[in-house]
Amino acid sequence: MQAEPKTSLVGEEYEVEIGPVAHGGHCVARTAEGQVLFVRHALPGERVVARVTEGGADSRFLRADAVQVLDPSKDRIEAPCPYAGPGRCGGCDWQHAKPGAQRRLKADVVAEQLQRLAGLTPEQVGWDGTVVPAPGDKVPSGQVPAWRTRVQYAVDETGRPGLRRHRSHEVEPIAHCLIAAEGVSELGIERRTWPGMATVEAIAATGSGDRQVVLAPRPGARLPLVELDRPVSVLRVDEHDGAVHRVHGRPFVRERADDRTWRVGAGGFWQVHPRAADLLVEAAMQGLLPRKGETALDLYCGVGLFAGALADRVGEKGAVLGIESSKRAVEDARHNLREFDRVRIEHGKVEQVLPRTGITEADLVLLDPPRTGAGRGIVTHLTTLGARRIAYVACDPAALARDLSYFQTADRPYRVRTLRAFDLFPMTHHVECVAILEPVGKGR
Ligand SMILES: C[S@@+](CC[C@H](N)C(=O)[O-])C[C@H]1O[C@@H](n2cnc3c(N)ncnc32)[C@H](O)[C@@H]1O
Repeated sequence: MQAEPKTSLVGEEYEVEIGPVAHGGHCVARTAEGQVLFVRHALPGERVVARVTEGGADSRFLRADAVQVLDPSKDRIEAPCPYAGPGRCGGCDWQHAKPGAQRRLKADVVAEQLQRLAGLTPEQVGWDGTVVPAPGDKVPSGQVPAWRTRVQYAVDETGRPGLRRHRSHEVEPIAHCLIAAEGVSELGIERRTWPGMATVEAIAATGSGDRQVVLAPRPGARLPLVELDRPVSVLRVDEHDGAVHRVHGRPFVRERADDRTWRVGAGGFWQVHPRAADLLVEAAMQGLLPRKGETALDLYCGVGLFAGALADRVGEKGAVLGIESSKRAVEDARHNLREFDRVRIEHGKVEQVLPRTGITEADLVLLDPPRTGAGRGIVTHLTTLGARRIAYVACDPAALARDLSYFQTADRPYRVRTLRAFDLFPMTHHVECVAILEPVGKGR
């Protein structure tokens, strides 16, 4: 969080007209003096009283919360979650919007980022302009899909579990998180106290029934006895170096996706929505259409999800190389894909490992980078490999749009053939996209 400027306007209130949605779970407004406000808990077209939460007279912009709605949008509902609202839980951004409106807001953000950062319209990227809910998530207004299979509860000084307030270290104690998956809620983390803990993470794996609790004690605190409503494995995060140690049970959970079981060790990445892994594999494979005997790269491969999907499809005569920076995830990926002779998983950062591999060509490339995106260097490198198609799985539309602009302007440019957007994080501002690219010059 930025330091408060000397000319702080925190606490000041402005009556404003709310403009369009912006990336990050807020909408844009302007004070009468023309200063930009990013307003949470508002919706486009509303008239609200916005109270400044960050920034001062000479800041480039102010952050604010809508504390009073004078003229509500037709998309507004009463937040189903009692912990949502100005100054409260920061876990969700759009509790006050109808489910369909949330997806339209996300679509507007994707469209705006593509236009602003890559100069692309939905038509130019073969996108129908919609954000699609995961199967089962299309709920009526006022209901909330319980999708979050991993919840990291923050624990306050008195041991009460909760979630952090927006852009704050303060804990909002929570008796029940509505977006937590049933398997997480069933563990009852919210029903007891956790003295001495900084965080308690609950994981409910999909398809296997595995449950895990990861405890991060405060310095000097002793681990509590974990007696929950059902058997779980328990891990502990070292307070000094962040290393994860087994307390009891397995040091991993087993997830099911793409008709396969995946071992995911503590700290290893796995999609949080229970349908996400299958949906994204399907979207990426439908776009890439791997053929027997082809070679493929899976960059930022985590525990090997897409590498496995590609290996299945390119067959014994094909080959797949995965690259991943987390040592633990690499071990899991190698274990998960041990049946494939022609899958190799390299450990290290893509930017360092990819040039070192000496690979000069590949038929297919899949990349699924973290929120920061891949960056110009990697994108440029990828355009030199002559891939028939590239699948870009993106959890941040801004990073995606930036990287797409690099694909377009490379010496051997790629253009987007199709783009699909999924609402894999209902009630929050997050959105997942899958873009399929091909070399410029190939017909759609
Ligand atoms: C969005 S996750 C995708 C994981 C995997 N594709 C999946 O769907 O399960 C991004 C992964 O990139 C890894 N990562 C982050 N920065 C990296 C880098 N510079 N080079 C290689 N891997 C990186 C993270 O450890 C994480 O596993």
